[in-house]
Amino acid sequence: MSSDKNSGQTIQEALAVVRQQIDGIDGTLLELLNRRAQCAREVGEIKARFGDDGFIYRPEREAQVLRRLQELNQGPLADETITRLFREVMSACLALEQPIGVAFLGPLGTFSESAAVKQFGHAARLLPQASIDDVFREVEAGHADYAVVPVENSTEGAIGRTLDLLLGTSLKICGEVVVRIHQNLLTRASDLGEIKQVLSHAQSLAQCHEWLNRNLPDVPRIPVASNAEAARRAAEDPSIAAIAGEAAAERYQLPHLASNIEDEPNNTTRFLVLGRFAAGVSGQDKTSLILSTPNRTGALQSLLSPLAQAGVSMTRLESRPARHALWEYVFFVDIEGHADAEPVKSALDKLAAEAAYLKVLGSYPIAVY
Ligand SMILES: O=C(O)C(=O)C[C@]1(C(=O)O)C=C[C@@H](O)C=C1
Repeated sequence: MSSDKNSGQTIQEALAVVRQQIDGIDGTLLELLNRRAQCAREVGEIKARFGDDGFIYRPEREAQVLRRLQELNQGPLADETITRLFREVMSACLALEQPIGVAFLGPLGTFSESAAVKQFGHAARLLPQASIDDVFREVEAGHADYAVVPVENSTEGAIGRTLDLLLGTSLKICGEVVVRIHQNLLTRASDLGEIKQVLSHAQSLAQCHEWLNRNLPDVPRIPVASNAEAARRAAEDPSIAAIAGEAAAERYQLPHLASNIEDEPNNTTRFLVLGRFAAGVSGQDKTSLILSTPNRTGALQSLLSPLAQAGVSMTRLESRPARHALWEYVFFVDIEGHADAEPVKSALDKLAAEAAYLKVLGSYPIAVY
């Protein structure tokens, strides 16, 4: 057996020294995690004593915990890794207070599932739904605690159905999740030449159009209901390749024949978290509004002037036809800051006095990556 020239140790002896340290650290981590869980349980008991359901899941507190840890982090673990690990810790702690049910656009294995898990961790109960309408309905009816719905994609733009449903819902936006969309060619075929069909959701086929033109130019592309459905069929038939994300690869145990095949490398989808309760102030927040103005030139610009005067930055403006009147529009506006804190609070009072219609969809912590 080989040994180290300087110390004379074998590899087994050298590993045993460090592994003993790891065992010691794991013991301490275990004790600390359980102490933390005990604190979360006490927090749950305090919330129950005050009898307000709205205090169980606190997105603003979770964002503060994650931001603080990112500031403290000295590495070698990346900030993003710390965020992922501590989200799971908080997810497990929250489950001790009360299990949370999260509705999202199914089936399992889609990017919506990834978004739900990214925000709520693996301790949440996942409730996949058949449509975005059903996702809203489940939470409105009290069958699920929170909804996760896609609202915009960096290459495809706004998700119209979500915007339309926001107009009529009583739910509040209490969080946002941003997911990097990486597409993969998933198949049991061992070579591109064996593939006879490529299946995926139409939007994912479009997102990989150039890659497919270069690598599988003559193979038919078949749109199906979801990427997860494509993966399910690819798992059954090695002549089929699915274009789908990591969640589908894991769910259907499918090998990657090619990874990250999306044409646009910065492809991201933003999801909203909706619930029956508002989120508190986290210190780095956003507020989403719906506005409508009388139909005349310059009306929108003058309506938005209270925001500009108060120094509130607008991060997004999206127009959408108002469905009750031809050629009239409503505007979806995102601004920086929380509706309960200045300067947004006063700016919203002015806006409410001038707008034909104003709905505050909610204030929530800016996504922590
Ligand atoms: O601080 C709270 O209110 C808690 O319930 C604790 C805790 C945590 O684990 O840190 C858990 C769940 C909440 O969503 C926020 C934070």
